[in-house]
Amino acid sequence: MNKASVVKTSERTGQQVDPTDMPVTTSACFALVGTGETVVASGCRQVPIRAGEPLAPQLAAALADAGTADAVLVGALPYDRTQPAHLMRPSEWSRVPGRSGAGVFGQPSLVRVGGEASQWRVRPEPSLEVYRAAVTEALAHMERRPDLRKVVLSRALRVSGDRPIDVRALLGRLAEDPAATAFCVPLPPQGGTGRLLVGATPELLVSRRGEVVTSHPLAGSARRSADPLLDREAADALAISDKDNREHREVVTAILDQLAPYCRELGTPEGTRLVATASMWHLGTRIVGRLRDTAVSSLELAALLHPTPAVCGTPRDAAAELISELEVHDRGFYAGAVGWCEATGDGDWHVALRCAEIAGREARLHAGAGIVRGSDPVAEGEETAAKFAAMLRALGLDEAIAFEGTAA
Ligand SMILES: C=C(O[C@H]1C=CC=C(C(=O)O)[C@@H]1O)C(=O)O
Repeated sequence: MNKASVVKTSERTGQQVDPTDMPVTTSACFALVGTGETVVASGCRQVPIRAGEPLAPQLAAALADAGTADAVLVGALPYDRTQPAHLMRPSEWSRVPGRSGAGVFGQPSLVRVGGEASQWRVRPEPSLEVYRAAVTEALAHMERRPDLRKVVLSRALRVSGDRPIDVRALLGRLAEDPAATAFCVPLPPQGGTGRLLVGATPELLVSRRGEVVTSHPLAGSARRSADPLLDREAADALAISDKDNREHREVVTAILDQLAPYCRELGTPEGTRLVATASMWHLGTRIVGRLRDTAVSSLELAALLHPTPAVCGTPRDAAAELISELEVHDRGFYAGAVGWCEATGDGDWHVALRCAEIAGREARLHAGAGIVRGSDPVAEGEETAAKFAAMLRALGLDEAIAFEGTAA
């Protein structure tokens, strides 16, 4: 195996890099186009990870096996923590400051690059009506079980075009939103078909640089408007919404509680703020800590925190059980995490949101919404529809289709 080529941000000047100067790989298989840096990896080989067994020794073995101090693992954690992580060791990777979309991304090895589809078939899974009924059911469960404070329910849209989806173009368009981290991660093939998880997430699960650990949970949402006045109104209403603030606090509290034993300092220096993507407003709180022991890697921290109440609920096990009862589709890697982890343990893991699993002409999009007491099933259905907008627009589809309630 070739020695990995690594360009570390911290060793650079920190200035933005002209995309044309960036190391272009011809068969990129993994890309994260982040708010401050771009990570591209190629020549990815799957690393076997056994679910249900401690992650730390498995990671250490995988990284040691690479035979170089520069080794890195890239990949994805599925939503279901009983399923194995999908990790890969690339033969080459680069991490450079700045943001570049399709420019750094060579032809993905797993997916044929097609043109733009002119005809799409769209199938909601489930229909909006069935989703609303599931929200009503979740609220009824919460009445019966006072300890169940939050559950995140999702739905999917299956879209198929008349030609293979052009993943490079898709990633380029997703990377146009500076508030999101666009990503493309190869998934284990299913039935001989290559699959990719492609999306643009605004939510950082965890990042580690030396002893500094950061998380930026989001929860509580409002759809953005093209009208500046309505947009401001939506943001102001979100900022003071009791329901959304309760929904948000569940996530922040859970992450603080889980990180606390690992940190000698931990806090939320900026408090809760509004975060804007191109299509959504969210409540967000940056959490920053200093680790007691840097032996714990970014990937172990990600596996510890995942799934947070931004994608599952509180208490975690009860929420997960209700999700498996009420959701008809398999979340797969949606609501999991995507990222990278170096041999030093440094790395970034993002919550896999606003994404689609892509296989040839087919894309399966997912979106969810946090349900707490006081949630309105109709509003929560609309929130999921609004969250589909980023992917639908990037695919060239009319985002209005996500609001249609008819069953396929
Ligand atoms: C579960 C999703 O979003 C999460 C992240 C931000 C806001 C959320 C909310 O307001 O419900 C969700 O917790 C999704 O986009 O599918």
